[in-house]
Amino acid sequence: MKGDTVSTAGQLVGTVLAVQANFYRVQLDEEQAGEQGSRGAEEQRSREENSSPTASSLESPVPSPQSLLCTRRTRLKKIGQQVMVGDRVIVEEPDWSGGRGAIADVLPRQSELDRPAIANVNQILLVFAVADPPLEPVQLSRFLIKTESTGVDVLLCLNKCDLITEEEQQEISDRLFSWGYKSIFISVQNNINIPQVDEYLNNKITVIAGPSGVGKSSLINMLIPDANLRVGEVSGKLARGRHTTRHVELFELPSGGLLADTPGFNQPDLNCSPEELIYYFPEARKRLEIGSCRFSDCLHRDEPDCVVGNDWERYEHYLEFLDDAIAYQTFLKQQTDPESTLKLMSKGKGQNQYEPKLESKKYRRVSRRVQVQNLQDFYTDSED
Ligand SMILES: Nc1nc2c(ncn2[C@@H]2O[C@H](COP(=O)(O)OP(=O)(O)OP(=O)(O)O)[C@@H](O)[C@H]2O)c(=O)[nH]1
Ligand SMILES: [Zn+2]
Repeated sequence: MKGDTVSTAGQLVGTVLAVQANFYRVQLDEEQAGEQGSRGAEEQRSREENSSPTASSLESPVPSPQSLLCTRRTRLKKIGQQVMVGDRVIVEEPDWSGGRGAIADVLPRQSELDRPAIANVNQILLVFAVADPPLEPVQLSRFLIKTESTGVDVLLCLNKCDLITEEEQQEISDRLFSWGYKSIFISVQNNINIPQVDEYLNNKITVIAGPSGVGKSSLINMLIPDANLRVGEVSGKLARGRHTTRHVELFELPSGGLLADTPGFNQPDLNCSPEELIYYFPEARKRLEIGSCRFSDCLHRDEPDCVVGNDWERYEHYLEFLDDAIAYQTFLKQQTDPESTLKLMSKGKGQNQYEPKLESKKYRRVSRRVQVQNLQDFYTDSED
């Protein structure tokens, strides 16, 4: 979470961990909290020992010297500058003894997920089980496509590897490699490769996703040993099944890094356009990088001189998702109000309306550099 392009020398910079009502819990960067907050930490501790717990549930359950409960400056409200979970912000007027502050500015976002609404996500940790529930290739494909469509990196973990043989693992691994993915086999139950996952999460903002029953809660509890404690002591924010609200929160990993949980869901919507779908299959994308189809509007369904072809394992998945994408596009065309369309869509499919879409709103199919540039332009415009 370093390497911001904007100079923040001499300023207090932090990351928004949670948003509730008009308050933002901001975790200050360590070195600053160390320098400027140590005195405050003392005061905060004695304050929390002496006072009755009137604090909002946003406050960290374990008093943390480097987090401040902040409001948003009026100037930001005036320019319509939203503050999201994951945002890097500049904090002014820290009141160390009161544990409060004010957000004066938001640094340019590197990425922005829609559902869950989190800025600056570095990767999506996709968890599937190799058995119990069985690994469903189409379902896995669907999650992978959804993840690809966000433009954020994916880390694919296959849990419950204790339930299959090494040969079976190798088979799955080879198969996924042909799809364009490296996978990590883990077992939360037998503590296999968990430290490796922990290392991948180091100093990054990660969102965990995957279907129900694959072991996401088990993994979170293993990575954040006090997660259970938080569940008991605060409002059960990490208790799965309580995700019927849109509440989003980043949890601190003991080894550094932030992790956000998403509600369990089985079939993410693939609301991308038919034309872009093919680019979310790495194995097909590779072919399009070195050649091109005869027709510029080729949908790769046996058109003449199509470079994508049909000799790849997930071609069937592609055709299935393409049908969905075409149906979705047709649906969109029938609608005039895009707002109502999206609502209707999720109801029409009979799906839980709180399903995360893991969708990046504006930045599909643009390189990260362009994304950042666009955002910077956007911010410059807003400031003027
Ligand atoms: N054999 C085996 N079982 C596991 C492992 N990890 C988790 N489980 C079991 O799998 C079941 C589901 O685990 P959860 O952690 O609740 O799964 P989840 O992904 O959080 O499920 P949702 O809350 O529905 O999204 C539990 O009974 C766990 O004990 C593992 O590595 N091996
Ligand atoms: Zn083609």
